Amino acid sequence: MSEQALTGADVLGDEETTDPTDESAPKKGIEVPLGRPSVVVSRLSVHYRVPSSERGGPDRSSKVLRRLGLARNVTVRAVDDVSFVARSGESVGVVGHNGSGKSTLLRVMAGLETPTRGSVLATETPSFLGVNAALLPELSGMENIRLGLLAMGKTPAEVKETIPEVLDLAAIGRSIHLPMKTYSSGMGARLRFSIAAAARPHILLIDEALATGDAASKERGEKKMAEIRADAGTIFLVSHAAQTIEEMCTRAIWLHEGQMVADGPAYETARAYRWWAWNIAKGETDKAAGLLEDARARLSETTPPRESDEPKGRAARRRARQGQN
Ligand SMILES: Nc1ncnc2c1ncn2[C@@H]1O[C@H](COP(=O)(O)OP(=O)(O)OP(=O)(O)O)[C@@H](O)[C@H]1O
Repeated sequence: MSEQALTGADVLGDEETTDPTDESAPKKGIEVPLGRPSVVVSRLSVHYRVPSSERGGPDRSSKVLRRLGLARNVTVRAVDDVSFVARSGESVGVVGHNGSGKSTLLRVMAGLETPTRGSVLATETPSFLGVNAALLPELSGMENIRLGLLAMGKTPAEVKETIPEVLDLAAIGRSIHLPMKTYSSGMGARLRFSIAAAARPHILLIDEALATGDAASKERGEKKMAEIRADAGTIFLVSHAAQTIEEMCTRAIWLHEGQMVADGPAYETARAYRWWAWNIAKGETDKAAGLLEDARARLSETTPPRESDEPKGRAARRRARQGQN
């Protein structure tokens, strides 16, 4: 049965198309000295094989559909040969359009998913704060704080001690006693971030949680992130909103169709990504393709050549095959 290789979907989020011509001075973020490597991602790939029978629609086993070529398996390259080293003191933003592999990368780093190839080495198990972090909508915010802190390994005495810090950071007033299902998405995101940050992880992975916050909560969030970094921590923040990454991170990685196309200072990388997204949104696909190539070229200039772990002939053939797909 033939296989078809797919990459991520070409759908853009709203915030990534904010005007990239705004030339206001880059925000530097809170400076924290960099320490030793805390996360080493090496040649990481996550490929999903989706059998035709799982893609919905009519009975895919039908001989007629097979003859029409509609019963093919699909391989989705969610993350494709991604390598980088992150150090303590860094906050690394991950940008990219919908389906570019951002969440998959974080899930693998958190140990929630097994890679197809490659490895992630970390000084300790990263703490993952996803959009749907396991808080219970029927319980009040306060009950969820207790639950969340216990789930993150705090003792009951430490939970009691930490609650004021979470309340202070979340700043949702008396609503803290209402069920979480009554919260706006921004309030829920703030509470999740506050719980995770107060647990003082050394490696914190945040998936979109801060994108919905208002300016004041972003400011508090940035300060808390700096505290974690200063305490020898490393933070990864996934967001479509390149502006959030510019404001809250020191470094950024741009993923496109599972591959890393840029890795550098947050301002430069997020700005390059916004230009690309802006051109895609305006239908300027040739210009966007050129910007993507420029970003790739800059990355290969700054990345030292890697020792291939495969014989040269096989590696070259594999690259050629990938180029054809
Ligand atoms: N369990 C799965 N099975 C098959 N394909 C998957 C699975 N999980 C993710 N994918 C695919 O992998 C690709 C990367 O998905 P991922 O969620 O990592 O992207 P993303 O950049 O986080 O997207 P978004 O910005 O929309 O959240 C997408 O094409 C997605 O459809």
